[in-house]
Amino acid sequence: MSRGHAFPSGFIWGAATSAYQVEGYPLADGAGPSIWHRFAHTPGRVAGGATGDLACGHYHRFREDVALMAELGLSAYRFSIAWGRVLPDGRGRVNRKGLDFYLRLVDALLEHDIQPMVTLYHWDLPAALQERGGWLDPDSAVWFADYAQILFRALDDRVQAWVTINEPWVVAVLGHLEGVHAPGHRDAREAVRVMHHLLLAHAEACATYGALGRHQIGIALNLEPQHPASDSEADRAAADRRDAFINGWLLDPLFHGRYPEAMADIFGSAWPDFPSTEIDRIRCPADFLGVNYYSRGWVRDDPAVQPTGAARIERPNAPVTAMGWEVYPRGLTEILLRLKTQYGNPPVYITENGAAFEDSAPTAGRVEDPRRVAYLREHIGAAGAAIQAGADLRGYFVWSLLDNFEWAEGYAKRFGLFRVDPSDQSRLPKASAECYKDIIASHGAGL
Ligand SMILES: N#[N+]C[C@@H]1[C@@H](O)[C@H](O)[C@@H](O)[C@@H]2O[C@H]12
Repeated sequence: MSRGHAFPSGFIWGAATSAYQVEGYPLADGAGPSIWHRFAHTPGRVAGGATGDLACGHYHRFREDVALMAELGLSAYRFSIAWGRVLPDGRGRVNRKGLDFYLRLVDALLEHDIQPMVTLYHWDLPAALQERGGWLDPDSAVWFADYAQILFRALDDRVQAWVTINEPWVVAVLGHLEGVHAPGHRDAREAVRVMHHLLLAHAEACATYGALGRHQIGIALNLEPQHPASDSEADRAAADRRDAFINGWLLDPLFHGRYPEAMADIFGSAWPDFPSTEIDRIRCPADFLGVNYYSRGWVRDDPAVQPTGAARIERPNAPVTAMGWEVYPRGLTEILLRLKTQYGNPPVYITENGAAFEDSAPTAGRVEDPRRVAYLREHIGAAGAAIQAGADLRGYFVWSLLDNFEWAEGYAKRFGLFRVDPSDQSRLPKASAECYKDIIASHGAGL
């Protein structure tokens, strides 16, 4: 890992959140329910029966949180817009109060010289659209483009970076194949069509933005290197299958205008013959790629694991986070350089990077989180190494600003730079917040 490099001038230092995970009050001011509101209120779906009903109370506390961001010295804040706040039925009537919340949030950020990066979709599809078929409906791309256009027109004078969809892979696989995320479906035929429609939705939003936008638009992908657990041909082949399943399934259509051939082998008869005209449309001229990086896969051949026949296993004695993910900063450098060598070296933002650990109890008004401090320093250093090797990396966003609703894990997994006390939603700085503030102030020098 490189030492002593500084990040290029203009490099963006940010933090990220998403609407359902931090805002709370999901039905306030005329908002319509999302699939995550419905899913979290379904018994047995979320650990401890937790919901986003209160979350971090960001909907009412956003000015307090913007002040925390300013104290850190953030130059940008990535957040998502809850589709159902703006369009309670997912289409048609605009809920002015819902839109006004985001206008106020953006203006508060700009008052503190913090650039908003807005994610249009971070998993909280309006329930009314799910009732029409959700992302399985071919019209979903049009629904999304129409929603996006409303936001572009309302905010593009103040928002200079847009992310269409956050982690389509999670939506398709966890939501429609494994059923552990909303809407809780378990159907391979559905999952592959949902992924295709999500990519079409991204392309339609890019096209819409190209016609009226003045800044930049991209997509945020969870990317993860896959390494074989042994030198055996079986494990190497398994790692290749899991690489196609997690990385190539998205990168290849977006950048090369084709799906990996391995997808038909992985999904068999569930994999349709998608129209080439649609795949051509998916290869869209987005301005940047968002990379959400957390870990790598350590992969062993295992026919019992569907649909890839490849098991992600724990590497013996490897350091892991509270999510069970290996701490592997070199994987970030590897992913960024792979984008350089295999996908045309696109402008990239690390739109999420961070870790959950079993934080200690607060003492003297602060939480000591040495493992998160080490994680951030190592991964930002790994990002710097990629820049030195020629990656076109433009910015870095920590996941997350606040401890928040960690989807099916509820509030048990804490990723925040600030601890949020569930009893009163008070914010308390962690040592990692101080560490990140220093990294920003020194522009990453010395990592
Ligand atoms: N798990 N985990 C943490 C984090 C999740 O909280 C975000 O919402 C997702 O975009 C991505 O999965 C990463």
